[in-house]
Amino acid sequence: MSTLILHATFFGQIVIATFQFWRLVNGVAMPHNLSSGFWMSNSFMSWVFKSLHFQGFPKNLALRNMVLLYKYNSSNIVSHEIGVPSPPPSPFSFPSYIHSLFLFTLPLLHNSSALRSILLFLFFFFYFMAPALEAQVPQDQESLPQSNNFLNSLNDATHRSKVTVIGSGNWGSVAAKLIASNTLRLRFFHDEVRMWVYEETLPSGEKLTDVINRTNENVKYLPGIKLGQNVVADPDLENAVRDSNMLVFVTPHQFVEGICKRLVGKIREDAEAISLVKGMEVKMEGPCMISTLISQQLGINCSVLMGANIANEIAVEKFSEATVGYRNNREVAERWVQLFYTPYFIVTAAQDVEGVELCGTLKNVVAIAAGFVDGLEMGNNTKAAIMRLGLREMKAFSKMLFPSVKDSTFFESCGVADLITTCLGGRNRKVSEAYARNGGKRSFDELEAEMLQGQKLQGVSTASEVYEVLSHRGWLELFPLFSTVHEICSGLLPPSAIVEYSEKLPRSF
Ligand SMILES: NC(=O)C1=CN([C@@H]2O[C@H](COP(=O)(O)OP(=O)(O)OC[C@H]3O[C@@H](n4cnc5c(N)ncnc54)[C@H](O)[C@@H]3O)[C@@H](O)[C@H]2O)C=CC1
Ligand SMILES: O=C(CO)COP(=O)(O)O
Repeated sequence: MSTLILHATFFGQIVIATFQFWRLVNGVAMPHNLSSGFWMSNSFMSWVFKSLHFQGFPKNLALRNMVLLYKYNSSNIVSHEIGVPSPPPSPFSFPSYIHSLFLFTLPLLHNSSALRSILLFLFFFFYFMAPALEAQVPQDQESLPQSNNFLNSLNDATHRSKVTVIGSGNWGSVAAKLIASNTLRLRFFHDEVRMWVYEETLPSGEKLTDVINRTNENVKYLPGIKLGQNVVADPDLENAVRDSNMLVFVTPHQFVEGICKRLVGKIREDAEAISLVKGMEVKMEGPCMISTLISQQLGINCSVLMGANIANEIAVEKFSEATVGYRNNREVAERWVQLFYTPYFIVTAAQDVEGVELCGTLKNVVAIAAGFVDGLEMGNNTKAAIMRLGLREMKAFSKMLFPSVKDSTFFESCGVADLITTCLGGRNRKVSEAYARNGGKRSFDELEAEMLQGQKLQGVSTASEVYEVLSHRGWLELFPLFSTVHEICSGLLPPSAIVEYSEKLPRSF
């Protein structure tokens, strides 16, 4: 019996090692679950093998080997779960695999010196070559999180997901570019990415959609950047979503409800949505996040993607991070991560839709405050103080609205990182700086039209929406920064009031 197990073990190890070597040489990324299974079985088989046949072999060493492989394996699983790249090739991965194989099979072959020499040669070859081969595996494929869904759809062209980007402003165009680079590369997405364009006529008399399709550039909202030949601009909303099961919403928040109304009954039943929109609506019943609005109006699940993502920087492929917020289904979150993830755009997932979305929404109000500080030339310390107080109000407001919001979310890209980048380099900051410089005499609408040429601010209307919630719930005194920003934007207070509010600062959070 033990001989049978021995031979089965030996045979199994050869099959696995051959497969591993083949995939490394051919640059084939191994589906993660399969890889885990192989590692586990290898450790187990080695252990059985050792226990049965090498009585003199120190068992605790065998166990240690197993534990190391298991540790490597589990760190890999954890990192895949949250959507971060695999750790770099581990000393316990490929070489130790071959190492254990040869270490424990060589004595078995002691009668055949020729075979032993060949095996020894292979052992050293694998041992020294493996790290180099491992490095050749395309990292962007290997490091992507993979799920069973992914495994199922990998070889099934009929189930390829089709993506439509609803919106084509500054961030909408960059999102389409990111997505288009991935749909070309990953076989489980259709190559083509539809991008719905709110049609307008350019000064040249041409339609924006025609120019985007002719030049592959959004000349109005993202000039100078090629979107990818597989991006197709479409001015017909219904046509743009007809065949798609992955809908990416990325318009200014004030337009989302109108768009959803037009989409009712027009989308696929199996559609999933993600919102990149930073903002909220206030209804009779109370505040309504944009992802909830989309879910309720269209009857579909909606995740969110937020982060420190100034679009023009990502357009030229400067490194940044983002957070996908998802509700229940991790596999859905992984699919969205796969759609956006590139080596320069690192996406992780957090199970906290409201937390992620509120971070992206509320930091725009703080950025307006930071712009006032810049316009009044109050310096860096004051700006840092405003950012800190703003973050504190963001957290308190989010948790009071949704007790499920997690503290950890504020440390993701969607939290403190987005707050910082928007307060340093965003459009909200820029226009509110101009507002303060003009002593509040020129309206935000006028400045927005002049400075942003069609792009939209979200912070001013969000400040007003937040103010409505605060007054309705009797929370105004708890949120002096948020309420002061709105009062300045609506002309009730001068911009200098931004640093006067702190006298009324509550001690409650
Ligand atoms: N631009 C950025 O750096 C980032 C923006 N975001 C968020 O993404 C969302 C979309 O912003 P952007 O793509 O930058 O847009 P944008 O502000 O650059 O452009 C405005 C867009 O709204 C469209 N539009 C105008 N009137 C419309 C109407 N009546 N109905 C529908 N669409 C209309 C315009 O055609 C244009 O595509 C916002 O919530 C923003 O906060 C998030 C991260 C970064
Ligand atoms: O959300 C943003 C960066 O993450 C962009 O902010 P602005 O709209 O202020 O440019």
